[in-house]
Amino acid sequence: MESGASVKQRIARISAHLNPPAISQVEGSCGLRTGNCRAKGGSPGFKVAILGAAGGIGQPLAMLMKMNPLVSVLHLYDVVNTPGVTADISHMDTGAVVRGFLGKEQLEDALIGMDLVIIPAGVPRKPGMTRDDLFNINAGIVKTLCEGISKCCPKAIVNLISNPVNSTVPIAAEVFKKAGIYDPRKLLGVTMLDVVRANTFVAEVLGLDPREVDVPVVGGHAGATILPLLSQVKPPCSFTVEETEHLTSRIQNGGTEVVEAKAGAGSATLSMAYAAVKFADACLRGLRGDAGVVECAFVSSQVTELPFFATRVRLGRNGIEEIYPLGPLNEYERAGLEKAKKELAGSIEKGISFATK
Ligand SMILES: NC(=O)C1=CN([C@@H]2O[C@H](COP(=O)(O)OP(=O)(O)OC[C@H]3O[C@@H](n4cnc5c(N)ncnc54)[C@H](O)[C@@H]3O)[C@@H](O)[C@H]2O)C=CC1
Ligand SMILES: O=C([O-])CC(=O)C(=O)O
Repeated sequence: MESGASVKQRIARISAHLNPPAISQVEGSCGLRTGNCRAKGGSPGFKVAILGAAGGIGQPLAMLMKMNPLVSVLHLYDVVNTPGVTADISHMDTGAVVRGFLGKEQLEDALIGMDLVIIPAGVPRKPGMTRDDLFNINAGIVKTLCEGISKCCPKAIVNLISNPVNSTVPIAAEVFKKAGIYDPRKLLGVTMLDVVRANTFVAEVLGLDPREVDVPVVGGHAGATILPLLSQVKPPCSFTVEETEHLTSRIQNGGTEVVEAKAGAGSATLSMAYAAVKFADACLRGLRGDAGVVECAFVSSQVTELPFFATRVRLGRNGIEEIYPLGPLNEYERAGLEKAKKELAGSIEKGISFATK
């Protein structure tokens, strides 16, 4: 049981977070401390934390979130290097207040009061590895971070990026269930990069501007579980058998294409930061009450017999407001779906048994 003193300390910490100072916690070198500045308080908007903020995805993601006008407070947490990243990003002349948090003793402070928590913490692939090869390290990292979320911001929307997403999302769900705070509407595995790649590659084949193309990508986020629905592309179009096979394979192997090109220096970071911000912005627009915000994500679902599945979801004030069915599939997609479900079932089970053992 917590002592009266520690309860008081926690209340003081919470109230400090509800009334944030208007500028970065990193003290300037000019001699005028932040506490002495005339700033009145943060701009209206949402409070967002990035866990793993000093990493290859975390840094550009932090920069892009600092540019997002919907963000009023941006917390950057990592086990290394956050003072430098925070000092750097806090000099950008955009509205969000930036604060840095370093090491697990500062995890709770990083999380208190957050509306949205984005998690790119964990190790990336090297050539020859599958995303599942990351499970042994990343499962434990995600579990610990989600325990912190359960305690400090149980109502926050969580965007989970750490791989293998097909297993880390079920792990997060089990942690939240165990803490008694699980709301399936608020836990979203980020598969946006698959959609971003699909839009780009399809636009290339069709000779269109990628911004005009919308490809639903369902299933999960690894190899055969990534299932682009080319029969549902907007604007409506058709593909030859060769085009369908080329596009499906390139979208499913987009991550590996980058891992191999980086030759041991990690996996997609810049396109992922772009995709993560696109997705986080959609979540924030939903929270604000915007109508018609729809994106693909890996979520708790009844669309198939599996407990988690990626499909198009409508985002709103409570997170996921509606999960859309798969829609009509052609024969090629139906075969892909069966293959995807088989692989997904094992990855989901692996995550659940890790978190419940
Ligand atoms: N969902 C998706 O579409 C994608 C997912 N990923 C995944 O994102 C993850 C991160 O990738 P990168 O940023 O390239 O890796 P990275 O190694 O460059 O950065 C990861 C960061 O996580 C931090 N970290 C490690 N343990 C931590 C902990 N316990 N608490 C907080 N931070 C911790 C590290 O210090 C590091 O700064 C990987 O698992 C990767 O596979 C990558 C691309 C796309
Ligand atoms: O391929 C990886 O390991 C990283 C990832 O998830 C992606 O780029 O889609």
